[in-house]
Amino acid sequence: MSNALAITNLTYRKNYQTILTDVNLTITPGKVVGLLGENGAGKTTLMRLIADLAKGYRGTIAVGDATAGVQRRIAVSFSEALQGFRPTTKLSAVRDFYARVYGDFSAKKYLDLITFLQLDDDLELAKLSKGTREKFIIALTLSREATLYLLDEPFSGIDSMSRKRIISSIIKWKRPEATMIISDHYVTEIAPLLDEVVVIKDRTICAHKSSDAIRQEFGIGVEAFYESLYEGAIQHDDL
Ligand SMILES: Nc1ncnc2c1ncn2[C@@H]1O[C@H](COP(=O)(O)OP(=O)(O)OP(=O)(O)O)[C@@H](O)[C@H]1O
Repeated sequence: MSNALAITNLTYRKNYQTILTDVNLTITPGKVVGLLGENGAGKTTLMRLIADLAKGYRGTIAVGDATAGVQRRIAVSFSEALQGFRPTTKLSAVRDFYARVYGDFSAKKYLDLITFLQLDDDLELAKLSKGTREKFIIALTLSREATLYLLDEPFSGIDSMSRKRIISSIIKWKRPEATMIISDHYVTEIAPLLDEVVVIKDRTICAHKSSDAIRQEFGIGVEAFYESLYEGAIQHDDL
C-alpha cells in the first residue's frame, strides 16, 4: 500500500524569499497528524502546496499514487477559506457547488455534519460569525470522502465548548484508512487526537515523531515536546 503522503526534497520560494526548504515527509495511511509551528512557520503554505493551490515548487509531492496537481486535488480535502464566494451566497449554494465539483462529496455526511455543528444552511455567508464560518468550513471539508484531509487551524475562532465537542468527535468523520493533518499552534486540545506530530521550524520540518515515541523516548507529552523543540531544550541531534 502506498503512503498517504510522500514529500521529497521540497523547496518553495515566493517573491524571492525561501518559505520552505528541503522538506521531506512520509505519512502512512490512517494517521491523525498534528502540523505544528509558530506564526509564519509555513504550515498553511505546506498544506496549499500539497493541495495544489500553490505552484512553482521544487521536489515531489505524492498523495497516495497521485503526483500530478490535478490528481492531488481529487484526493485531498483542504479547509479552504471560501474566498471565491459572494457574501450573499447561501450556505446551501456553497454545498451545491461542492457537490458538483467534488465527486466524493457526500450529501448524507454533509447533513449529519451541519446537524452536529448546529448550522443553518439557509443563511448567507456574510451573516456567519467567525466561529460559525469555521464550523461551516469544517462541515464542507469533512463531507468529502477524501484520502487526505488538511485542516488548517480549523478551530481558532470556535468557542471552547464547541471546540471540545468537535475535537472529540472529529475522527469519526473520516474512514479508518483516510489520513488527517491538522495544523495548529495551540497543541493542548488537539494533543489527545494525534498519532503523530510534525514540527516546522526554520523553514523546514525539524521533527516528525509518533506521540507514543515522544512519550517513550522523552517521557513527556506532545505539548511539552513541541515547546522543548522551540525553546531549544530538545535539539535536532536529540531526535
Ligand atoms: N504570497 C506570499 N508572498 C510572500 N510571502 C508569503 C506569501 N504567503 C506566505 N508568505 C510567507 O511565508 C511564510 C509562511 O507563511 P504561512 O502562512 O504558510 O505560515 P503559517 O505557519 O501558516 O502561519 P500562521 O500560523 O500564522 O497561520 C511567512 O513568512 C509568510 O510571510
